[in-house]
Amino acid sequence: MGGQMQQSNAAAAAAALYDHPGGGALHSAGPAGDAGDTVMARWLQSAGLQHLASPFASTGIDHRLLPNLLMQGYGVQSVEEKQKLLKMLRNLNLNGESGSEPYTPTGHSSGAMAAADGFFSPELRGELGAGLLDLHAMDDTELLSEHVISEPFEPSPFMPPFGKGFDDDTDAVTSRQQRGEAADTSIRLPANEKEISIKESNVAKIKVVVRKRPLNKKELSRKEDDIVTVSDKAFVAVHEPKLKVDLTAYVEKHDFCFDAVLDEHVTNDEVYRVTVEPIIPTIFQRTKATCFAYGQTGSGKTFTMQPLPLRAAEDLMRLLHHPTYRNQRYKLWLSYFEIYGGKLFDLLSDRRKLLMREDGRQQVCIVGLQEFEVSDVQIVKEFIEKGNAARSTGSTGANEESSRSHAILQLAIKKQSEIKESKRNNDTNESKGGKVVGKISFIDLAGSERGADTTDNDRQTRIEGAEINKSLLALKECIRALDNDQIHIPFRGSKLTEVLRDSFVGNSRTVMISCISPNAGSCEHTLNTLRYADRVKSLSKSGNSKKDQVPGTVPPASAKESSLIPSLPVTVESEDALAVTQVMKVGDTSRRAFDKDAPSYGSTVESDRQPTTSSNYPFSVKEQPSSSPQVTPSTGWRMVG
Ligand SMILES: Nc1ncnc2c1ncn2[C@@H]1O[C@H](COP(=O)(O)OP(=O)(O)OP(=O)(O)O)[C@@H](O)[C@H]1O
Repeated sequence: MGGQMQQSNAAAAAAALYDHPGGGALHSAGPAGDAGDTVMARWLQSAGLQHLASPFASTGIDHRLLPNLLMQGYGVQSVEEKQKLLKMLRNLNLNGESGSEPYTPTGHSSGAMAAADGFFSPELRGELGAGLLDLHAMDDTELLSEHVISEPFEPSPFMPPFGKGFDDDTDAVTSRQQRGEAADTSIRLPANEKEISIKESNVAKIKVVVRKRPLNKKELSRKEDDIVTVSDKAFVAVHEPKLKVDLTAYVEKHDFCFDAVLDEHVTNDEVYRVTVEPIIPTIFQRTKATCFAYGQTGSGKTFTMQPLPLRAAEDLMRLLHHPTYRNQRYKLWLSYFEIYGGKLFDLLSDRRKLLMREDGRQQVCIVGLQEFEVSDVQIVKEFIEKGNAARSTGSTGANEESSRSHAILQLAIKKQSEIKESKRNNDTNESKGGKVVGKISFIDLAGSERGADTTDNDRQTRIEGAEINKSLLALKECIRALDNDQIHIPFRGSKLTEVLRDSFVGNSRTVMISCISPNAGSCEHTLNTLRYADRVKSLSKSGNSKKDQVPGTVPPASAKESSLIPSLPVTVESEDALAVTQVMKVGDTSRRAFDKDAPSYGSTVESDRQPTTSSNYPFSVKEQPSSSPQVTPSTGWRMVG
């Protein structure tokens, strides 16, 4: 068995589910086979592939061979099915090896498999290697610490049928939210703070979610086609209308896979549940979380982002009153500012211009940013409305302006100090609130196409476009640098990345919501957005692999930082100490040069990474069989069900 697990290909991993010490026939039969049928069927069903299970079940083919047979094409009808299957098999594979490697049955195989509960028996876990059945330890669940992984959308398809299933939970949460009921029970508190701190990694953890908006009235009146299809809550396909040189029309299909893809019917409540709700408890565990919306103007970034802080504040306040934290002197603080034309403005203080500066510890802080303690959801709502109003009236054209600025709303949990703050620091503003325990930032990015908006005759518009270009490029370059394990992370490439820096290092959680328009006229922007998201997603993939280090060694992200910046506040204590003296800290401690060779935004599409298929038949794409996996493995959290 050990040898088999060293090979550890995906098929073998799946097959190992049917392995049990004790030996037995390759062709399973009887009760064990039935149990295998059930679990395999449930596994396939979780991705809508239940029809693949029945032919094998009825013909009595060994379950251990099933994953391999499936990947070889038995019963699999389409590329999409193959992709789904591949993704599921990859999720079983701890070592990230190909899921299409041949499976070699071992002599230890057994038909005497226990009932479903047996999958979780200690000896079986031991046999299979840590984590094979422990989906909490798997690559694409790493974003969450254990207490959060038990959130409703996380259960594995292999979970034995005790308690409620995923679908039940989802329905319950959704219907509760639709009824406007309290969400207290959905926020699971960590059982043990220490345990969580130990498990938290210094490697950035990212979840990439795509949201498709419905066709709007204008698009409908123009009879524009909806060219975006969403399937199984994780896959999105863009059907790009194209013309050959001989003017024959055809459709090129671009397939993507993300942690979650939300279609046009998904409510804002559900967006919150999938994106932000799971990370709320981690804010109390010294986590810096960031949720940002990316996409072209009019794709739904503001529509998506605006309800999130209020819901988050609601849940944070609920946790503040939870017995675990009630007596900790924790308070919730709110600030709201904007990056517009490369300058910072306080949206809660009459658009007062703010300065970002580095202090003696090479920590970036925003001087003068007003923070407000909030203890009531209604007050939070008023602040958000005030900030939104300041944002949209800040320049001549309201919508224009919102699409040209990055708006950043932060909710911070601070531990109130017993010592008079003014004694600690001369700057009363900077000492406000106490030590930062954790925070979550909501960032409504400028319209992504604005960066390419360099042809505008208006000088101001061109400058703004260039600034947006710079910040979105810098964001991408930071991600690329982290992805490539580069020593120099160009956080200082823009104000935006300086602010976002702590989203990518340290104890962080990042959720990117890529908003896309469904109409044919937006196809190019939609593809650019999805390619950008795909790039961000790969950061998580690399990050996860960094976790497989020998215990005791410094994770690469941390090593990079600490080698360059001895004063980086990697420990809670030093971080807290710094937080006392600053209103908002974004720890860009690097002296790194921005990568000047970086290609300009809009021309940096990794088209080679982009899986495409093409057809001569508009909207009935004949899919080309692919010899290699077309979908990059799922990263971050998984959306199941
Ligand atoms: N999922 C959705 N369901 C229904 N309407 C939506 C959805 N997403 C966006 N809309 C509508 O589409 C329009 C544009 O959305 P929004 O203003 O959020 O775009 P944006 O990406 O923030 O644009 P900008 O970058 O210009 O600020 C709005 O009228 C909004 O109500």
